[in-house]
Amino acid sequence: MIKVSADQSILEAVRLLLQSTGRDIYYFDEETSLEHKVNREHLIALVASGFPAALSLKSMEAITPNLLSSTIDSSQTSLGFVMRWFISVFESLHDGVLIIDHNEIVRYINKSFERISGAVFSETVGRVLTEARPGAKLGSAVRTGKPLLGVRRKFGEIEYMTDMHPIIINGECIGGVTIARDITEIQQLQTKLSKYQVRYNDLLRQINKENTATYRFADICGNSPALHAVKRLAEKLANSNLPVLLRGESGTGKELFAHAVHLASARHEQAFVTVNCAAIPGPLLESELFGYSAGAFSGAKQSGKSGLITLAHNGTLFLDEIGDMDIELQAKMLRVLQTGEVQPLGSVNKMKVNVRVVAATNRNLEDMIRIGKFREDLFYRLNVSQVYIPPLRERVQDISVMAEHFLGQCIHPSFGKLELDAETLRTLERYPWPGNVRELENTIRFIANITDRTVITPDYLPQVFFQHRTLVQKEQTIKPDEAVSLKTMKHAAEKEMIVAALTSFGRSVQGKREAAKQLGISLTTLYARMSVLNIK
Ligand SMILES: Nc1ncnc2c1ncn2[C@@H]1O[C@H](COP(=O)(O)OP(=O)(O)OP(=O)(O)O)[C@@H](O)[C@H]1O
Repeated sequence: MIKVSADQSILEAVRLLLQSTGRDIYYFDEETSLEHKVNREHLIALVASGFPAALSLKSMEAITPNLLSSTIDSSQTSLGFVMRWFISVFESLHDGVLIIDHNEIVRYINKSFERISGAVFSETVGRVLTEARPGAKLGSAVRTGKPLLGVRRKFGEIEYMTDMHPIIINGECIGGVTIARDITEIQQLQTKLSKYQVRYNDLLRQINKENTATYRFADICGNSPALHAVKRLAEKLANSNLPVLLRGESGTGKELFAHAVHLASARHEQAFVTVNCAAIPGPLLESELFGYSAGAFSGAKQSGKSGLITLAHNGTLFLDEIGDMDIELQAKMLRVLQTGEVQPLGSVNKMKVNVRVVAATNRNLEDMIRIGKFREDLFYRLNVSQVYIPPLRERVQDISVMAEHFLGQCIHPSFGKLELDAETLRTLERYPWPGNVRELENTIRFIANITDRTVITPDYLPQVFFQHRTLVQKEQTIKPDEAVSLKTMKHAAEKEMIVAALTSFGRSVQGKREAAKQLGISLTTLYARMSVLNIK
């Protein structure tokens, strides 16, 4: 029969402590200057085996191999030794410990308990618990024999969580132990985290708002059989997960189609991220697309940056003007399409992404492949599902529908809804529209702004229409051997218009952008025409 002593209740407290904290305890042996990880199983076995009669030297050896052999010579000294040993373990714990006996008198509190709860050792130990600490619940755990877990308490700025256990030996409850864990830091981190979560959600909302598609197939107007056929094909492709390559001259509506494909696909609720490959210089485009890890290059943000491909995860990545992408970057983009993985610049880690690519170009990619400016493998990967949007001059039936559509968007402050007369419509239908729908849209806006009547006549059309009319008239009277000079004349007229626009808006990038807008062509086309026509 083992005599139950108060010391033994502390041993039981150790067992509970070790069980509930689940932490490792290390013992530093000064003689050998070695650190030993205290084997929890041995400690528990030692306590459970009864004390001191059944003290197993073998299990103690696992804890203090050198000390044991020199210090323990009788069971009484070993009791004192083990007690001191455990008390020093308690004192080094970060968690607070309070122990009461079966009379609910506080037998022990450690330093951490003083710090966490504000209790003072000399005013607490030796007193009945509820007198020393009114409101304490450990007594009820002792009386019922049932633990009370996760009780939250506060002392000043410190928030702590307590677990209360009865100490039961041989079926008899001989006291109780409270383990108090300081959770202030966790609470503060949680508050910070919820603030970040709110900020993160705001940013995510903003990102998704900025990266949403706006045009549906229903918004693409036009009545020509050619446009209907293109819409039908694009609608079918939208339902697949295939990449889509939109081709056609500048201003034909490729971007509109990219939006519509996304919105008609299963990904319509996810991000639609647009990247204009012509507008961003090569190295910058790479970091925008792929992102970079912290400190990947000088000037990189300390926190690193996630790329647009990752931003489009589960959604659609629209690569506008893909023909202008650097050949090296094309290789990287192809790898993303093949592996579904992204490796940010400067990072060794790859991330899995699920992105559908829709690309667009007005360039002749086949020619570019021939001169080594576009990768054949990327071309074949994208071109499988090609959608070609014919130029406006090849779908004359769309002109009146679109003109009405754009005119309907311009309500004049004095004349309200405007109309085009038959002659004006005919003139629009005869014009070749080098800037396609964009040019038509701008023309209608121009007319709506300068008109001083409800029904618009051809006199309100921009100058370019008269130049065109003169050219056509000349063309009709021209003899075959004069054809060469006709081309020269066309070029001269075009050059004159471009120079005039550049003179009005200036030759800065912004000026060129404005000039391109006025001419109804994209900035890329403007640059291309300037180069062909030798405009400096
Ligand atoms: N079928 C259409 N219905 C209504 N608006 C259209 C249609 N096609 C084009 N547009 C309008 O014409 C303008 C040019 O279209 P978009 O930007 O989609 O052309 P794009 O082919 O992508 O040009 P670029 O190659 O220069 O980027 C836009 O303002 C667009 O809204």
